[in-house]
Order: sequence, then C-alpha cells, then structure tokens
Amino acid sequence: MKIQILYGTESGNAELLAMDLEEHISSEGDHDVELADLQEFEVDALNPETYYIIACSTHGEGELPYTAQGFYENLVEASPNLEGLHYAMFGLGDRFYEDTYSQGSEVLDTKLTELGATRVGEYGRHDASSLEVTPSDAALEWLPQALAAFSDVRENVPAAS
Ligand SMILES: Cc1cc2nc3c(=O)[nH]c(=O)nc-3n(C[C@H](O)[C@H](O)[C@H](O)COP(=O)(O)O)c2cc1C
Repeated sequence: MKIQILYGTESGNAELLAMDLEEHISSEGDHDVELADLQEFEVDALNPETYYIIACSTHGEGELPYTAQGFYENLVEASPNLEGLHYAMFGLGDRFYEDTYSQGSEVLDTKLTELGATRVGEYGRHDASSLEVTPSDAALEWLPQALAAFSDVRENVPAAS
C-alpha cells in the first residue's frame, strides 16, 4: 500500500522519528512509503488511496509546532471533504505540561476528523519526561498496530472498478 508519513516539528524529534519509521517500513519492502515535512505538503495532495502516518509535536501552550501551522491553516481555509481518507496519529509532548499534554497533534487530529477523515489504530504518544524511551522507540513499538489497522481498512474497502 502507499504510505505517506508527515511530520510537524519544532526541535526535530518528530522529524527523526518519522525518518526512523520510513526506514523501518522501507526495509520491510511491503509498502511504497514517502516522507514529507508538513510545511512542504499541500492540502490538495491528500488522497484517499494513500494511508497517512502523522507525527506531530506540541509547542507553545498546547499548540501545533510552527512547521505544522501553515498546513493546518490551509486545511481550515480549503475545508476539503476528506471522507475515505485514513490516517494514524502519533503525538509528541511532555507530561510536564499537565494541562496541554500532547495537544498539538490533537489540534490537527480534530480538524482532520471534522473534515471527514478517519483515524485508525491506537493514538500514539511520546512523553518527553519519560527519559528511558526515545520518541523513535515509542513510535516503532506503536507502528505495527497502525499498519495492521491500515491493512484492515484496505481489506474491507471494495476495490475501485
Ligand atoms: C517551548 C516549548 C513548549 C512546549 N509546550 C508543550 C505543551 O504545551 N504540551 C506538551 O505536551 N509538550 C510541550 N512541549 C514539549 C514538546 O512537545 C516535546 O519536547 C517534543 O518532543 C518536541 O518535539 P519536536 O522536537 O518534534 O518539536 C513544549 C516544548 C517546548 C520547548
């Protein structure tokens, strides 16, 4: 299947994690995978035939990282119908920020869902305060169930005629 990994980052953790996910998925050889920074990805390019993995951190007070803000604003403005589009979400945050933990990714998640897209699998999270687990390790542990959720969707969607 075609998988597009998208990341929103400010200090690089989500980017590194996304690169590790891409490397891992590529090495398995089963999928056609691409990686893009959200600030270089056009809303128009969203396509229901592609499965999306989104890794996004939190900055400010529960806000999107600045690299994801333009994409979000374009989503709000264009308001595309995203029915049929499936994505898996991995949020990065820090429990030190009790009231806004991991909320950056949730801003994007809420908007995608409002526009008709469907999140599949578990909502992935990494807490920067848990020093023993790196963001990449947490995401690589989360990845198999996300890929399995994509496969389930694909098996249940009738092929286009
Ligand atoms: C200035 C600043 C503000 C932050 N605000 C939040 C926040 O409100 N909630 C949260 O869960 N994490 C917050 N974080 C933690 C980051 O989301 C976390 O360190 C993450 O791993 C950064 O990922 P990135 O390098 O991809 O941007 C903040 C970090 C910084 C430096």
